[in-house]
Amino acid sequence: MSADEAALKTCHERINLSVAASHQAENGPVTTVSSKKSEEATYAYLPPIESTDAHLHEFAEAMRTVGKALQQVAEGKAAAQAEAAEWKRKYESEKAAKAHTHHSVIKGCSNCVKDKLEHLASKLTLETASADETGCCGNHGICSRQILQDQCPGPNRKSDGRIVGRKVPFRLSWGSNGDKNGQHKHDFVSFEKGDITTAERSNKQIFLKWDSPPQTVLFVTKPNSNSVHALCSEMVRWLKEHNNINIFVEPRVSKELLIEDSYFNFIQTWDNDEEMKTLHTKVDLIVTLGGDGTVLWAASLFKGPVPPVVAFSLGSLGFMTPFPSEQYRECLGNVLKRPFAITLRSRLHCHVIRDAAKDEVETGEPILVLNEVTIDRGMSSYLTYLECYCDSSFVTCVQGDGLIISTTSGSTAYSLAAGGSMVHPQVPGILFTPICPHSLSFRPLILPEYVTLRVQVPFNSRGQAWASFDGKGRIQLGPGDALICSVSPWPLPTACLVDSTTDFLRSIHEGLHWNLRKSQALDGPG
Ligand SMILES: NC(=O)c1ccc[n+]([C@@H]2O[C@H](COP(=O)([O-])OP(=O)(O)OC[C@H]3O[C@@H](n4cnc5c(N)ncnc54)[C@H](O)[C@@H]3O)[C@@H](O)[C@H]2O)c1
Ligand SMILES: Nc1ncnc2c1ncn2[C@@H]1O[C@H](COP(=O)(O)OP(=O)(O)OP(=O)(O)O)[C@@H](O)[C@H]1O
Repeated sequence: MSADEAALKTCHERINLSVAASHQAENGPVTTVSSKKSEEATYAYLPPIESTDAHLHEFAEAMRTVGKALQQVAEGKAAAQAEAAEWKRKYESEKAAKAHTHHSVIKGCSNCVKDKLEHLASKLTLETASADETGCCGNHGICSRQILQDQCPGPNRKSDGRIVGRKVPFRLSWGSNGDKNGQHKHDFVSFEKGDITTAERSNKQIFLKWDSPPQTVLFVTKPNSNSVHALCSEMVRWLKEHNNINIFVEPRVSKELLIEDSYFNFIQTWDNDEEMKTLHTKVDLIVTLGGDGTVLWAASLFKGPVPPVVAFSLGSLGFMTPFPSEQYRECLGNVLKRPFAITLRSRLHCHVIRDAAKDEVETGEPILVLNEVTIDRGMSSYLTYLECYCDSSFVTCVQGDGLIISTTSGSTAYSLAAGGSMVHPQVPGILFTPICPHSLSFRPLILPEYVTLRVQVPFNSRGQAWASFDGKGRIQLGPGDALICSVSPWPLPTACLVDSTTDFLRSIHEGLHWNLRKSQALDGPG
């Protein structure tokens, strides 16, 4: 072996050692090496080569560069780790000191996320986000976790004597869109030493646990189905006899059950819309018997808060109906007595502002949808022409068959058929999906849940526009009319068979046969 070959072999071995050192920096404690040392160490990889072969020189230079880079990585990691350990130590001691001295001041703000999560985990109760009663975000309109400050003011002196400028602490605030409650998310970001960090990725699955056994169940059932009617009367009897539950049913079902048997005299119903509006104050739980359409119908009965829904599957698809009706005793028994996972399905609050009434704040009753609001061309053979705005920003003009503004629950319904993505129902967003757009580049959008969308029919629109809400209640929009949509504060809580994610994946696998493909045989080319 020549001297040069031996030098190259040594260099190769040292590079291997350097790789090992960089792994060590990643996985365990290491000592830091000064940068001068690093230069020397790198040069020691490969002493000057005596050969006149240009390729050998080039190769040796490349080896030196690789060796140097690896050495620097190892040193950088070691230094970063030491610095991180130092910050952690300082953070812990400052946190302890602050907790002691500023306890009363920060009572409302500090660790509000952690407190809420712990509260949720320990109590397993369902709560709606609201402004913190202790004053967090209330007075100053700003919510943050405690901002740590160094104990001694003045510039920072490093161990090598250099003086470095101190980072300026800051707070982030959320625009509240004029909402006095300033309802915003506490768990987005934590602020420590002016560094922006997203909150810990805790399990966001929500559980519902009754404080005392539920008393009243409302049944919502698909009409004109003998199997649904038979199951409804059987379940009502079982709930009354085994659990002494009060039962509410729709007026139509009440008549049907009373005709069937006077035994059902205990059943309650409502006579008018005013009584229906108070249902949420009386009903602990809703049971639906039917398909997704029945869940949509049940949601439409509640213009405000909705009790949790247990949806039994008696339809063909059942995206939102995870419970098998044959096992209703076991399923209902569990839901009545044990904590259960729920999915909070957001709804869209929609209202139409007529051009004729543009000076009024709102016209007509707002409509809440669980799937989507659709604006289409109705019977018109012309393109719809719609101007769309997101808050005060112009989004686009829709020219095509129409537009679907969908919730994430509705993402697997009409929006999916129009080319929109399937979105997990717990993702906070609004889908903006065109229907047959007459433009190659009009891809569907997903917007954040806090925006307000406005769809305006311009005065120069040739065609008509029709709005429909969860596939129902079609109304015509004339030139100058606008549809306003935003996420409602009243979601539909649906009980999960397992949990939100498992149920969602099961429904796209079983309901849509998503990405079902036979596996390739082994005996092919390759
Ligand atoms: N081209 C289409 O796919 C199309 C057209 C019109 C309406 N729809 C959907 O139908 C809904 C109304 O449902 P309906 O039962 O009253 O009418 P429907 O009886 O006509 O049933 C429509 C179908 O959509 C399914 N569906 C409803 N909501 C769903 C969801 N969130 N995820 C997956 N599938 C869902 C239902 O199971 C049913 O199979 C509308 O909200 C709209 O989303 C779809
Ligand atoms: N309680 C109710 N009152 C009036 N209409 C209802 C009620 N429940 C469901 N509907 C309507 O009946 C229709 C069919 O209901 P649903 O989708 O639940 O059954 P399905 O069509 O058999 O199910 P799938 O669509 O899964 O096959 C829907 O359009 C829905 O709006």
